[in-house]
Amino acid sequence: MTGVDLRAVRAALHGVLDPELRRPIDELGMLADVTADSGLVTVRVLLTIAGCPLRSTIDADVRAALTGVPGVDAVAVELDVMSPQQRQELRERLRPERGIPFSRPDSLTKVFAVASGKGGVGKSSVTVNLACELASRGLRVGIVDADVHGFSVPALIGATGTPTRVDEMILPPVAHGVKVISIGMFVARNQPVAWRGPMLHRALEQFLADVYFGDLDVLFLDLPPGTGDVAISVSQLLPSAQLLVVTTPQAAAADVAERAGTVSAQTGQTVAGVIENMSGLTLPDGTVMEVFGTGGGQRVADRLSASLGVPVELLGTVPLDVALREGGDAGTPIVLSSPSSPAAVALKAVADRLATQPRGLAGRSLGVTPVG
Ligand SMILES: Nc1ncnc2c1ncn2[C@@H]1O[C@H](COP(=O)(O)OP(=O)(O)OP(=O)(O)O)[C@@H](O)[C@H]1O
Repeated sequence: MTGVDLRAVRAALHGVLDPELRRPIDELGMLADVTADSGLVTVRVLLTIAGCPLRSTIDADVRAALTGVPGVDAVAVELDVMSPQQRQELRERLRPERGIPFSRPDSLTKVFAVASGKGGVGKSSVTVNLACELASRGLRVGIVDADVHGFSVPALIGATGTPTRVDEMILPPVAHGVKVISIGMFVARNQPVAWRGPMLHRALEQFLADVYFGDLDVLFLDLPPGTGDVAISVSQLLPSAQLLVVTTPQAAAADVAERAGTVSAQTGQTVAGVIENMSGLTLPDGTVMEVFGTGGGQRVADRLSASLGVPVELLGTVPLDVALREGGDAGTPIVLSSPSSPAAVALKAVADRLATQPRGLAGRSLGVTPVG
């Protein structure tokens, strides 16, 4: 008679999630052994790889889970490493099928490819804020930073971890509840990536096929600015991805943003809507300064509606806001760091609209000409 009910211990340990896979460690085959000797419970956990960067998190989570379980006076956590056979079993359990899970016809993940005509309009800032907002509402969210030449997502969202490789499967770091993968995590700091079309296509394909995101409700792809190779690769690899076009209020920016949106006419993708960023800045005296002019977002939405032949809506206008820039610099997006600021409120309203948008054919240019 140990005084410890091992069933209660195991039930408590079911609440321990692998920090990267976000699934209970017992379901992943990581809980090797649980024994009790008087009040001492020994838990042996199998890590996916020897140098698992999150071993201290798992150790702490196991101890926390057993706090308060009747009869448990002390906990010993032994961390061991999976054998190649166990790793293969894990991989097969997680990803029984090869290929890109989000391109399967039965995939329930909404995929938004965030595009802009030119750089610096706040495309990445909008992406990370929408992702964090949806994750904070309990949705399972991922980001692929496909802006291979100007990757900025990891810094903006504070994803400081490195991806863990389990054989050919890559586990993405998680920041603010969002799974994030970026080419920036695989190259030395500030190293430029000089890749051309075919390399970019392969990198994106590998991110989508080999990175384990699990079941996602929403996946954001942060595209490079313009209408280049990556946008075309996305349409081939993820035909159901919907475009989100980000522009500033400025007429010149709106013109190039419209071109980024009209790519969808050639690729048959849906445009989920337009987001105007860097709209009026409210000054301390309450007046609004239209630094980049007005109306660019609505102009892009109207012109895309006309050229695609389906309604494309302006989903929101996000004002210039110092707190947004500060949140990005600190790696805590403004929807989390300053949720009642004007820019955060605007971004949350856009998130509302994305969350309720059905994943379907609405707004899709069908590429067929009606007869009669
Ligand atoms: N609404 C805003 N108010 C204040 N600053 C903003 C706003 N939107 C973006 N910024 C700032 O502008 C800069 C550029 O933003 P961001 O990196 O998101 O643009 P981008 O369009 O993704 O750029 P690139 O195409 O070069 O990747 C960042 O420093 C960001 O903090």
